[in-house]
Amino acid sequence: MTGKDHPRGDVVCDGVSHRFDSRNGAVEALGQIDVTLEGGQTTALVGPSGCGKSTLLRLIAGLDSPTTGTVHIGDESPRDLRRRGALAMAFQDASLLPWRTLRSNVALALGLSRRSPDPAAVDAMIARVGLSGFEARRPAELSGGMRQRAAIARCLVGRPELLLLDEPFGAVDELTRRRLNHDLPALWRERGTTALLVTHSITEAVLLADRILVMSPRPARIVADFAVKLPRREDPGTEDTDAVRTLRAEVSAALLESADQRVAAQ
Ligand SMILES: Nc1ncnc2c1ncn2[C@@H]1O[C@H](COP(=O)(O)OP(=O)(O)OP(=O)(O)O)[C@@H](O)[C@H]1O
Repeated sequence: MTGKDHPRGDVVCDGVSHRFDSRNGAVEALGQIDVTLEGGQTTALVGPSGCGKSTLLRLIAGLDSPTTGTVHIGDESPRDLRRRGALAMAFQDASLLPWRTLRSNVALALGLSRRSPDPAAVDAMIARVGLSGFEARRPAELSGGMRQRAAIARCLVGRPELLLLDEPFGAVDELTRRRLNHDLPALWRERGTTALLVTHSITEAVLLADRILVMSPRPARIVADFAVKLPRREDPGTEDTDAVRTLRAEVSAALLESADQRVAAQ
């Protein structure tokens, strides 16, 4: 099968597995992953710590190559997408350039996508993640949560077609996180961005995603697949509804079941 069989924008993982060969021996990180993420949808990836979620994200970003199988986005490879500035990612460590100001770090995304940086768009995105007033600060002068928000602003300002977020709000305080959870996905949905995010928060997965994939312990496989259909998702009151509580319980049960299988196998 090739990516040409799929409409533009779908992310297709076909028989993807990954093994790390290190001095301490081989680590089978991913079992076999066969999944298609529909273009324009937001998918959340949840699973036990160390199961291979970040590894899958890195393969989809084209930062590593799968040991077996292929990844396509529409009819392009991840590297093709990156080359034309259509793929943006924010990982846990935020990876801002320490010698650049916040504004310059965010503007860098536009430089990379070969669009001329529009200062108004850069400042508007900084405001959207709640960092107005910090434009001239350098990363060392920002808190961990602020750096994460800066990294997300840098991702979104370039209007990527594919957005990969690894624990994007991990270091962000609860109140800001709630606001961003409502505000930022609305923005990337409006634009038709395909998004894949790794999160340890089941609530976040339920509130942000159109689909939740539950992974097994290493070597990771996808063991459950939930469609999220919430009315009025953008309403902050959604979190306290029966629909959210029910889905949260179902995803938790799938995660527990997957973790129990590992314990039983030991
Ligand atoms: N470069 C590497 N070399 C060897 N092993 C690695 C490497 N990177 C990751 N691993 C191993 O692969 C497995 C999967 O790691 P990965 O970071 O993908 O897990 P994760 O599900 O994202 O974890 P967490 O939820 O804790 O962030 C882990 O056992 C990890 O130790």
